[in-house]
Formats: sequence, C-alpha cells, structure tokens
Amino acid sequence: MDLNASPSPEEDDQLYEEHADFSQNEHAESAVEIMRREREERRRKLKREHHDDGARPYRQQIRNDNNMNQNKTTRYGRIKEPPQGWLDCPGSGEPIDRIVPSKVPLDETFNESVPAGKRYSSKQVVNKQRKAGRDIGLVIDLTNTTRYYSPTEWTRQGTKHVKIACKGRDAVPDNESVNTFVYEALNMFAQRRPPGIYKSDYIQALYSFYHEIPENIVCPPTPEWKRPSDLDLNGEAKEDDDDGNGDAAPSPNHEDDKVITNDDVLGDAVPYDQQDFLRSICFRLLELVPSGRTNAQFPGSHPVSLNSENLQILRQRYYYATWKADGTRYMMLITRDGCFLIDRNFCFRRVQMRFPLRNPNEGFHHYTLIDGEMIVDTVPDLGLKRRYLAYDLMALHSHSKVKLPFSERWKLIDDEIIRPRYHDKGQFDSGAKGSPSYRYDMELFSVRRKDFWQLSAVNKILKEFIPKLCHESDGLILQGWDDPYVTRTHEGLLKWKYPEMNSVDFLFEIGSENRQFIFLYERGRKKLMDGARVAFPDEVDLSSISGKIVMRSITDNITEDKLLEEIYEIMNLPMYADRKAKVHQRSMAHHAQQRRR
Ligand SMILES: Nc1nc2c(ncn2[C@@H]2O[C@H](COP(=O)(O)OP(=O)(O)OP(=O)(O)O)[C@@H](O)[C@H]2O)c(=O)[nH]1
Repeated sequence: MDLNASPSPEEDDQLYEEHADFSQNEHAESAVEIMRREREERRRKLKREHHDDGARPYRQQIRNDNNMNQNKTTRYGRIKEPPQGWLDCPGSGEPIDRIVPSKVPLDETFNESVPAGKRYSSKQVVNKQRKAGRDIGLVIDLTNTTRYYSPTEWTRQGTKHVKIACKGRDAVPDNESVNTFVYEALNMFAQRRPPGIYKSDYIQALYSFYHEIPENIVCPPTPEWKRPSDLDLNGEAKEDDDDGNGDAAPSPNHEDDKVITNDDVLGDAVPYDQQDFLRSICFRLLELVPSGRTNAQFPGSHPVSLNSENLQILRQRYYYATWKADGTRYMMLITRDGCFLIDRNFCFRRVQMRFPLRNPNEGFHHYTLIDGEMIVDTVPDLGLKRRYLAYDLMALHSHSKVKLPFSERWKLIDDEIIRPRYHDKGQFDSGAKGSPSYRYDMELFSVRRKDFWQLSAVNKILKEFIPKLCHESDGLILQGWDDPYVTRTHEGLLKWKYPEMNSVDFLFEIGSENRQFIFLYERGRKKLMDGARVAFPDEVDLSSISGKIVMRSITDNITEDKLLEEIYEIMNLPMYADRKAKVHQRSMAHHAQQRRR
C-alpha cells in the first residue's frame, strides 16, 4: 500500500466516503481526552481479542487479519491498514521557515490497525504543533489518494487544504506538480528533515525540470526506518526496485522529435491563486490600477488597422517598421521561480527558461515583463525551431519601463535580456562554468529580439525580407519610435495586412424562424452585430454552418502601392529627413571608430 499512490479503487474508498463525515460534529479534543479515548479503545480491543482467539502480539494480529480474515469488518467496514512504512516513519520534522514536513495523518477509520501510541490523526497534528506554539494555516497534501482522511477535517476548522497529487510508485511527479514545489527546497529539506530526499530518480527529474544536470547526483543513503522489507512509501503494494539510488538518465526535452506548430499549448498550467497573483504583478508593472472585471482582461498593447485616417499619424510622429510575424502572441513574465507565457486570454503557463541579469553576480531577472510573438521557423537542415521574437519590454527587474520611449525599451531587450543570455550560454559552452551545467538546448524555444527599421526600409521589408523569412508574416507593424507602452488598444500602433490576409472572424448562428445572427468576439465576449447580414453562395446549406466561425475579408484597406507611395512622400518631410541624417551620421561615426580600432 502506498502513502501517495491511489491504489486501484478499493472497496474501503467507498466505505470511507460513506463515513467521511463521521467527525463533522465533534469538538476539538484535548490531549487528555484523546488519551482517555484511546485507552478506552485499547481496553475494548483487548477484550475483543481475548474473546476471539486469546491474546497475541498486536502486529501478528494485523497480519493474520489481513491474510486469513479478509472479511473481518469494523464499525467503519473492512479494517483499513496503514501504508507500509507509515507506523515507524517519524510524524513531523523540524519546520523549514514556516513549513512543517509531516507524514500523512490517518483518520479514525484506521484506528483498528494502528496501535494507540502510534496514531497520528489531523487532530494530533494540530495538537502537536499547537504545543510547539504553531498554528496550521495551510495543509499541502502530496498523497495521490483521498482515502487517508477527509479534507473537511482541515477546512471545517478554517485551515486551507491544497492537494497536489503526486503519483509516487514508479512515476515521478509531473511538471505541473513540480511547478508548485521550489527548487531550493532540496537542500533545505535535507537539513531540516534528515536525510532528505534519498531517491535519485526524484532528484534527477527535479534537476531536469530545471534544465540543470549536475555531473554527479549524490543521494543520501536510504534511512533505517525504510527497511528493505518495507514497501515503497509512495508506491503501491509492490516491492521497491528503485531504492538502489539507480542512475536513471534525466529525461531531455523531446521537442525536437515532434512536429511543432503555432497551436501547441506550451508550458505547464499554474494554480489559480498563483495566476491571480501574477496577474496583479503584471498590472503593477504596467502601471495599471486593477478594477473589477478588467482584472481578467489581457492588458497587452494591441494595434489598430492602418486606414486613410490614421495614415496621417505617420506624418506627425516618427515611426519605425517591422514585419508582422504571424505566430502566437504572448507576453512573458520572467521571475526567479520560472518564466510565464501569458496568452491573449490572460492565462499563464510556466516554462523553464533562464534569464541571467547583465551582471552575472546579481543572479536572475525577477519580474521582468516583455512582449512578443512565438513563431515556428523552418530552418534549412535543422528543421522546425520554435522562437520567441521579443518586440517590447515593459518592465525590468521589478521596475516599470512603460513610460520610456519605444526606442529605449527596444534597446533594453538587447542589453538586458538577449546579450546576458548569450554570454551565459557561451560560458557553459566553453566550460567556464562548473556543475550543474544549465542546458539551454532543453528550453522549449529560443529568444531573439525582433528587428525594426526606419520607414524608408518598408519597400525592402515587403519585397526582399518577408519573402525570405522562415516563418509566416501577414503584413507590417508600424511602431511609434518615441511612444510609451500603451496597454490594450493603442491607436498609435498600426498594423497593415496583405489584402488577402485582412479578415474578420464572425460567429454565425441561425435562430428560430430561420433568423440569422452574426456575433463578433470582443475581448472574449460575444457581441451581437445588430442588423448585420452575411450573403452566402446559393448552394450553401445555412443550417450546416450555424454555430460556426465565418470569415469575411476586408477589401477597403490601404493597398501596398498606396502605402509605399505615402511612405515615399513622408520620408521627405523634415522630421524624417532630419532623423535620417542623424542616424546616418551616428552610423558613420561608429564605423570610423571601428576602423580606428
Ligand atoms: N505590436 C506588435 N505586434 C506584432 C508584431 N509582430 C507580430 N505581431 C502580432 O500582431 C498582433 C496584432 O495583429 P492582429 O491582426 O490584431 O492580431 P492577429 O492575432 O494577427 O489577428 P488574427 O490573425 O486576425 O488572429 C499582435 O497581437 C501580435 O501578436 C510586432 O512586431 N509588434
């Protein structure tokens, strides 16, 4: 039997459910009351044993009951056995700051098979901790079963209960579970709860989760209480074959073996509480005041389509251009504890990435927020490569940068993110850094800064650059060079799409009396386009497309020729001509300096 694993559904799970409320009305027992009650139970039990088959050692009675008298029932049904190894496993260890490591408590339904002195129920946990001057505010249960006690034992007394079901047995915890666990816990845990984690495959998996593979993983020896005859504390009733500290190879990222697409769901889900917390961090970094429903709305900047009206802004403000990468948009929140991809639904998923600070002695980025597009490049000879093209930086190491002009934010991406990563990687590649060696190649994607050029380059971008790109592009982005980062719709951030790519998605529905409805999704909410109609070719069976998304292309946009004509004129305006001259001068000076060196 297993502390963590949920064995194949057992009859007693059912019985447990039925009796799970048995203690609902009980008051919190004092230590004296517990002692009295246990003494009374012991007395009753001895009497029963005597009556049944005469006195015999307790242990033997359990074994015999188990083997020969499977049907023996108690007031709770069949006798429930404690997990193997549980009886002699110490109850709780020394606190790690505010965390007390503890074995799983067993409720009263196990009393028939746990000698009174060995009992360890949630009440005893509470009493023991209270005596030590500690109140329990949160219980994190890592077992993979609900059969040991009912969470209500904690929740009804106001203690929060979180279940992170860890499989145990031959399987290591999955990424999502590990996500809630902290890397530094390994060392600290070993200090406070000797000997620490003694299963090498667990430690291997933890390291490989963080893409760090030490040369030699040293595991503490298996503790004495985990005797070889015992079964796995985390495993089902089956001999442990992984206690020999075997050297299971870390599982590398197999991304390369798979077909990768823009639609892949990347990273691991995070708990809701954590997501809420991270959302509030984003709001702070973007200098937004959270209010009601908007808290759940994606706060990233969003461009508007270029049209004959806003085309005029290009004459009033200084703009740069870039290709519009057609992948998946994510903001990325970089923290010391992981990196979070934030999608357009403002949902967070954790990916393991490494972002060292510019000064390597200062560690890693914490609360750096960037914006970009995840694309899949088809690289000749190398195949498909996932890349994150960072095009903006909103916060750096906890400091908001939204008010800075775009040109400075864009420079920060290179100076603070890309170059330090590049340098760090070089150190690992050259062997200048010791063990554990971080494996950048195990990351889900690489990170690059997206290029931007002066408007005069638009012709080249369209005619030469985009056709040679290794990923899709559906047009251009025109970015105000001096603009701050504007959250949500930014009227000054312009997108221009190829006419055939310019479309709007509608939801089409047929209601009663064959009435047609057309909806537009606005920030995830269905909005009825009152009075709007769609004309379909005659042969289309309307009922077959009801409930589906239909696409309408937009033809009334600025054509490529019109855009190029306009830009040609704009480039001759003093604002652009002056800046162009300055950029030219700077670049000449730079080249001259390089030549002198
Ligand atoms: N701001 C900015 N956005 C970019 C850039 N490159 C690609 N984009 C993407 O362009 C999107 C805005 O264009 P839209 O056409 O409104 O969004 P979309 O996701 O391409 O739209 P659909 O194709 O209709 O789903 C942004 O959300 C980014 O995902 C860039 O350099 N800057």
